[in-house]
Amino acid sequence: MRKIIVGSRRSKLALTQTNWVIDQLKAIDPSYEFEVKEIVTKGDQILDVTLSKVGGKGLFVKEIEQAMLDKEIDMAVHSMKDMPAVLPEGLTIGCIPEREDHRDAFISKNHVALKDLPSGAIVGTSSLRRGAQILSVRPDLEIKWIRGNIDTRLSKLKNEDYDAIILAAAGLSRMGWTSDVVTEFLDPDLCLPAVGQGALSIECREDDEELLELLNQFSDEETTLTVTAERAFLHKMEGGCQVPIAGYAEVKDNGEVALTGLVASPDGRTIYKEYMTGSNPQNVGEKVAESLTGQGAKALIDRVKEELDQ
Ligand SMILES: NCc1[nH]cc(CCC(=O)O)c1CC(=O)O
Repeated sequence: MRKIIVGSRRSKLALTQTNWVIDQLKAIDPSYEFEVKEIVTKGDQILDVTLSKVGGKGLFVKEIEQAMLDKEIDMAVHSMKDMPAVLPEGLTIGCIPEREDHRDAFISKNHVALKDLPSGAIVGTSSLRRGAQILSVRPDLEIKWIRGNIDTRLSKLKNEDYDAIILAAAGLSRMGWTSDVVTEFLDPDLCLPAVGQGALSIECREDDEELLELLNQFSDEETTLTVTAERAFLHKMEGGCQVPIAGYAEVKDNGEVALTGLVASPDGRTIYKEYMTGSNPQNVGEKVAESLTGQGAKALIDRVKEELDQ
């Protein structure tokens, strides 16, 4: 009997997700054994700097990917939105399971709604994407950077100088914390989610056929289609996470993929947004990126990157 070693970050959310996936895989095929191996990533160590300044997404997955290439682990469960657009040679996304809630959750002191926050109120987020979209509807609010795991952020809201914070609904719900803490769920029209938000990515070596066969049975078709469109868009925009980028797709009744993509300036004053549908998710993603590029989004991305480099 093969034992599959699963690498995981040490955060509560990562371990919860990893153990949930293991339980599902065991139910699909009880003939495998699993062992979790915890790995500390750079992203977990550097907690006091804005993520976009220290290299972004890759920080949470790099060490885990190296361990997979070195065969210290066989697979890993990542939050899809933490995955860079391109994977290292030799690794692949073995499957994308069904997406959890895709929305952002607004959590405020005393449950004051976003539209009712007083002018000058402080909203904590470390996401340029969330900051820009909040500022575009409420330019009178102040965005203050906040870092740390979900539980750390919730306690910072309670104990520090924040009036509200924004977290992914999926993370909260996986930890079992939804309705009692959330003030309101933000509709994608108001705050378009991050590419892949709420979805998981199970990564493994591309030549591990036995594991790939198991993972294939845990794949969700609709999530795979929509996330493929979102990631094609992200890849084509080449924004990294220094620039507010958002993308969210759904499958329509006729089977087509409908993708909304967004690029914004960090202050939320400039917003480029595009919606397109089509039967090929890769194409839809690229088309949305091309359209936004035509509108000026690429120039905006280059400008923001240049400012950061100085
Ligand atoms: N940026 C960190 C991160 N990466 C994945 C999630 C959980 C939600 C998800 O799976 O999309 C979170 C927390 C958050 O954004 O609040």
